[in-house]
Amino acid sequence: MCKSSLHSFLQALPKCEQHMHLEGSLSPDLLFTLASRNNISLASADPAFASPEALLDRYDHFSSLDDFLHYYYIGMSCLIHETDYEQLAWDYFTRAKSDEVVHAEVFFDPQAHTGRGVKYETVVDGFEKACQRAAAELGISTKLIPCFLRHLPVEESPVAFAQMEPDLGSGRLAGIGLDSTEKGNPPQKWKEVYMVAKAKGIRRTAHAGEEGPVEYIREALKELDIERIDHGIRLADDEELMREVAERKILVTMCPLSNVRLRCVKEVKELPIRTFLDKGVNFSINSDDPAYFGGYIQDNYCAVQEAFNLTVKEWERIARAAVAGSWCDDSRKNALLQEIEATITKFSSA
Ligand SMILES: Nc1ncnc2[nH]cnc12
Ligand SMILES: [Zn+2]
Repeated sequence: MCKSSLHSFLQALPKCEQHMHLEGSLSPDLLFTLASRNNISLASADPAFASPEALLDRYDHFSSLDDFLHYYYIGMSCLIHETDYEQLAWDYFTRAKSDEVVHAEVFFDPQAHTGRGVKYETVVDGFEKACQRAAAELGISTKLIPCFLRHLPVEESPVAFAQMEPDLGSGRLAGIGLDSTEKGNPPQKWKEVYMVAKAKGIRRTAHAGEEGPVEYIREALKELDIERIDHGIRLADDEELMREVAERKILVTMCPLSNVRLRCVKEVKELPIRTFLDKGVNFSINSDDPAYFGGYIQDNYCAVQEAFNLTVKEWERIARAAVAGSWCDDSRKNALLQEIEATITKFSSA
């Protein structure tokens, strides 16, 4: 819980999440349940998979993005059936509801499943069922965003894109992303597939400037023509680029607890949140891989509040930027803004 007096306001504030990997919401408990149901033994892959407790303990000591990804990919290998994917996403949506998430745009990694022999449709059908339930039973609107894995040969991305394309065209998927090992995998390697997507009117985002340098952010903007920047913590290293991002109102989807766990920064205070507010950069606060990084979205909001002591007005700016940078339609955006304004009015007059 936040120590701050703004805690009850932050808890009640309707939230939009744009940076959460569904596979990163796989809790150790669900991981062991699925592994046992699907007769999968993970302890032979890494001794930390001995028990949920041992695994949680290991999650406290990630040394880098790649160190985390090692566990992330082994963990998700217990996902086999459509119901596994549905259960995973439903688990996340119910947890998100308790943090007042009202709109969630969630990533997933199709290649990490098809590469193990799981059918693409199994993954998307399972996630889509959970999304439909989230809308009907929890009032949470959702968008699904498949990512290309940048540790895989770029030559594999057109095959993955061909599988996604009908769903991107129909709106079942909202756009494309790029994730996994950043260092040594500059964004421009994915230029071709991103330009094909752009020509078809498909929305684009990419992880950039998480472990990688600010040049990767510049390159992702220029070569991939992305509409959002995922993480983007290195943006403050380049004043001119930061000005451009502010002017173009490009949303930076920040993930504070992730950045600390993966040692991109030593503490939340080091993140350029004050700089972004001062320079007019639009950003949102997100959980990235909440089951691995010790906190869901509300924990991330609290960590930012502890570190920067923001005002209600500044949180209003963050909440409004999150809505503006979302990929839902204008009528949903207006409804989200009204919910946010109602909460702010209630707390301002209390
Ligand atoms: N924080 C992160 N960075 C890059 N790829 C990821 N995949 C899941 N989480 C990620
Ligand atoms: Zn991420």
